[in-house]
This record gives sequence, C-alpha cells and structure tokens, in this order.
Amino acid sequence: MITFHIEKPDEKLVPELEDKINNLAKPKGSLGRLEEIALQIGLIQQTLSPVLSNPVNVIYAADHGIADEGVSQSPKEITHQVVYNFLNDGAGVCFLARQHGFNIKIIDAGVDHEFSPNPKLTNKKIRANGTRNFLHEAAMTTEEMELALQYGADVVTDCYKEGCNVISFGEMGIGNTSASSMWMTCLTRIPLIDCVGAGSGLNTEGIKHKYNVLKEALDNYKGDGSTSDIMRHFGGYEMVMAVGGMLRAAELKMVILIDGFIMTNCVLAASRLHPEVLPYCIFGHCGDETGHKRVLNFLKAKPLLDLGLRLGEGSGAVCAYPIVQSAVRMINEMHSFQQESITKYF
Ligand SMILES: Cc1cc2ncn([C@H]3O[C@H](COP(=O)(O)O)[C@@H](O)[C@H]3O)c2cc1C
Ligand SMILES: O=C(O)c1cccnc1
Repeated sequence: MITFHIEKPDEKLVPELEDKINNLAKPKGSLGRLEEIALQIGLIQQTLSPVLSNPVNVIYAADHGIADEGVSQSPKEITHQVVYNFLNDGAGVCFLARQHGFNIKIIDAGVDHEFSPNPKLTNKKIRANGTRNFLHEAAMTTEEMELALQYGADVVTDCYKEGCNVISFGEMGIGNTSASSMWMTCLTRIPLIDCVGAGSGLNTEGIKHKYNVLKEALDNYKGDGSTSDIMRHFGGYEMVMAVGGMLRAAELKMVILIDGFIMTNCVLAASRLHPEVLPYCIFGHCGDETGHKRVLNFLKAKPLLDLGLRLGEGSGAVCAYPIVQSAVRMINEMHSFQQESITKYF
C-alpha cells in the first residue's frame, strides 16, 4: 500500500519572510493576496527568494459507470473525443497552458476507448472501460484504488524529476461531477442537494434526475464511511489519481494549483487522508458549479479568481497562474525602503 510522508512547511521562516515583505517599499499589506502567496511559497520552498520552474498541468482522464444513468448532459464518448482534443492542443486548457508556459501531461486512467500509442498520452489504464456504476456496486476495488493512487503519484514524481516545482491538476471524465458530489456530501456532511449541479450543462429537469440518481446511490451505500471507502465506492480513477498526485506533490514540497469543483473535491479527499497537504495548495478560482463555493468554504480556501468558469481540465488553476507569478516577482524584484532610502513610517 502506498504511503505518503508529508511535512507541514516549517514555520520558523515566517518572521524573516514577513520582514522581507514588510520592508518592500509599499504601505504595509498593500499588495494584499500577493503578499500572502509570496509568504506561502517562501514557506513551501523554505527561502526568502522563491522560484517557480517548469509548470505542468497534469490531466487525468477516465470514464464513469454512473454516466449510464443519464446524470450528464454529455454522452460518454465525449471523454475520449476531448482527450483527442488535448492531444491536438485544441481544448480549453490548451490555449491557457500555451499562454502561461505550462506543459500538459495527459494520463489515460481508464478511458473507455483504445488509443493508439501516442507520445503525448501516458497509458495508466486501471480498467479498460472505466469505473463500475456506483448506483449498483462500488465503482472500483481496493486494489484498483491503490493502483490509481500509485500511478497518480508516479506521474508527479516524473514531473518533479524534470525540474517542475509548481503543478496544477486537471481532469476529463463524463460523469465526474456526479462522483465529486458524492465525495463532497459524504466527506463534508453538506446535504446532497447543495452538492449537485449542472455539470457540463444539465437543465433544471436534468439536475433533478441527477439528484434522484445520486440520492438513491447514497441510500444504497453500505460501506464504513471512511475516506478511502468513499473514494473507492463513488470515485473515478482520474479523481483517485489526482488525490495520489496531490499527495505526492506535497511530499515533494511542490506548489499545488487547484482547479474547479472536481479538483477541489479531490483535495478535500486528499486532506482527509493527510491534512498537511493543504498548506501546499493555492486555489485558482471559485467556479459556477453548484457546491464549488461551499466546498471551498468548508476547506477555508480563498480562491484567487471568480470568473464563472465551469470547465475543469485544470483551466481555472492555469488561468490564475500569472497572479502566483506576480507574488513571486514581488518578493524577488521589489526594492526595499532601505535600498531606495524611502522613509519607513511604520
Ligand atoms: C466538450 C466538453 C469538454 C470538457 N472539458 C471538461 N469537461 C468537464 O465536463 C465533465 C463533467 O461534467 P458532467 O459530470 O456533467 O459529465 C468532465 O469531463 C469535466 O472535465 C468537458 C465537458 C464537455 C462536454
Ligand atoms: O468546476 C469544474 O471542475 C467543472 C464544473 C463543471 C463541469 N466540469 C468541471
């Protein structure tokens, strides 16, 4: 069984970091969240001069048995079709990744499609046609979940070895807002009704049907209620891989950028297993999917952007990256009061 050894960033450096930030030639606190992020990244990297290198957006993709119940506006085959669009550099997150200098890594965690070998696609299929339908049975076995955690983590280790120290996570998998709603309600105790939304575009009628299906699945659930059992019973392979990826990234002291509703529920699960993951996370945005704001609040997360995004793929994390870069520039490039002989008045 895979284990993670995550250390909370050592806080001994806080006074020195605060000193440096407060000595930059500006009214104290006037760069607001940029100051908070600079402090956070300084702590993660244990330095007064943090550096961001080789950002990567990892996209885990997989299909979901629950999609057979009509819980998504989109048919299942969209999953593999969008994976081709990632490979062709044409998907939503691709232009953002180009704009902000991210490499994209695409991982087939269990897409119901046979891809021919492609250097841009890593085959980590856990099961050929995706998860089982959690309305009737557990989505995956314990062995499959373990393997998914391991594979998800391995991908991040590879990124780290290639010099990446800032990583965002994205996903593709028709039906995965349903799986995410189940993780959310089970792990937060927020009522299911507040965790279920339109996903990729359901209307009111569709959301009602989705809720009814998920309610029945919740009523049918007879597991032990532990985090790993919830993950196994309702999860997607791509979601479990993302949990493994996040935990490994924290273990390696990388900066973790969190995307939308699905990835926020993955970090919720990850933080249940290892709460120390949270100080490594920067939350990119609060999106429009019902429940996203609530789960962010539950985690006491302060997302950077509020653009009404509801795409996934890592888009909201990559979109927020320039703000993270600005925070790092601030602490490295701004002159201090002393350097410029400006009277420090506080
Ligand atoms: C063309 C297209 C591209 C996408 N890219 C991400 N998603 C998003 O929608 C899916 C979740 O919504 P649901 O639970 O309703 O199926 C995920 O694959 C998510 O990444 C997309 C959805 C579509 C249709
Ligand atoms: O916020 C997300 O991650 C999201 C929301 C709706 C559909 N797909 C993804």
